[in-house]
Amino acid sequence: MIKSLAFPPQVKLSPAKSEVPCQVNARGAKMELTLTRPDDWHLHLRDGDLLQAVISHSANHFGRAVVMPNLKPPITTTAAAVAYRESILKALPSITEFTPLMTLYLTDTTSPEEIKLARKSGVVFAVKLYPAGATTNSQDGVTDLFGKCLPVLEEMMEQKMPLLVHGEVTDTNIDVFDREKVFIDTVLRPLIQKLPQLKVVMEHITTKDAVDFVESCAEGTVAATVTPQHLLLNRNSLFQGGLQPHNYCLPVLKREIHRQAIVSAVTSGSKRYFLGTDSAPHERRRKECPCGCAGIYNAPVALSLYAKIFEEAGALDKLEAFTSFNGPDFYGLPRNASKIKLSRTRWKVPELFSFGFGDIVPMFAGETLEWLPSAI
Ligand SMILES: NC(=O)N[C@@H](CC(=O)O)C(=O)O
Ligand SMILES: [Zn+2]
Ligand SMILES: [Zn+2]
Repeated sequence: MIKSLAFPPQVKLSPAKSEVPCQVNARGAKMELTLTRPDDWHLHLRDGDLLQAVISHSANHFGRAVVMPNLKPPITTTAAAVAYRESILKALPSITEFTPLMTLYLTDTTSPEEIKLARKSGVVFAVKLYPAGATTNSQDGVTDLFGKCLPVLEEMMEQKMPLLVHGEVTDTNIDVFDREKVFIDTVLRPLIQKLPQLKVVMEHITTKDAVDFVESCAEGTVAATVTPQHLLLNRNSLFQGGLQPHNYCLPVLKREIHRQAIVSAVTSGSKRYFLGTDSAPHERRRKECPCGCAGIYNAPVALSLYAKIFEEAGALDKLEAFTSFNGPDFYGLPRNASKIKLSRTRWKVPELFSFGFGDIVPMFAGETLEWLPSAI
């Protein structure tokens, strides 16, 4: 049962600011941004109570979202994806434009026939590769991509079904901060050499190495999603004043040079990068415990944070392409027709969201942000 979901605090807009007649203030700073409704190309909606709890935070402002399949059990068949989509549609608030785009969880035993079925269904949008053990609920993922999965990947190329990748190796002998780079060198580069027409999205990139890799590939065939946390935080944020479980996600935050490389890439105006929050809710007690889960719940703050990042980089004029154009253009979908507004209004991120089953702590809990999103 939902105890409180009074968010976003749209009714609390300061009248002085919301009634500003023009879009810039006396110092020439923009007070309001109008954006084509953004899409979230990487989202965890979970299921059951958690789904019910979090869905409106995404549905309020995003037009579409690519919904990750790492449930327990994972969504490994078209039939399961169809059923999961139904439960998402049921959980949606009654007035919403939100469209979930479903994904299949690739395993060593996924068959080429399943890919044909998936394509035929019109419901499955993409296939997700989790190297087994790389991240939350990835234990059923792939152990032998070039052996067991090759026929499936060939079928995907044939069916023009994109492959979305959690790009980290799982070898525990590899330093956790190097796992993305090693994955690029040992898996991704060989993969695109073998199957150059396969559409591949490297999800939640975290390193300069990933930026260099994406730039080296054919535009329109390989692209990347980028999260707010990897644009705003470096690995110091994991240890600032003590261990910070709510900043822990995978791939783990990296050094400042990597953060800067990703910021430069997304604010350059390149079409290769698009918004993917990787918003990954976990109950508070599963984050604040001896072995806390990886995943940051950023859906309530993501748009404010992306605007902050682009503004600080002096690139607010490039924000809309990142949030609303590059994704649909890459995937060959129409851009959303409706708009949203971001107002320069200071607002406080709730300390937590409380539900009958427990609490969820959002990214930047208790902090004050600018750029409050609202529908138009
Ligand atoms: N990003 C995370 O740290 N966690 C995600 C899984 C993922 O996207 O790797 C989750 O499902 O919790
Ligand atoms: Zn991932
Ligand atoms: Zn994710």
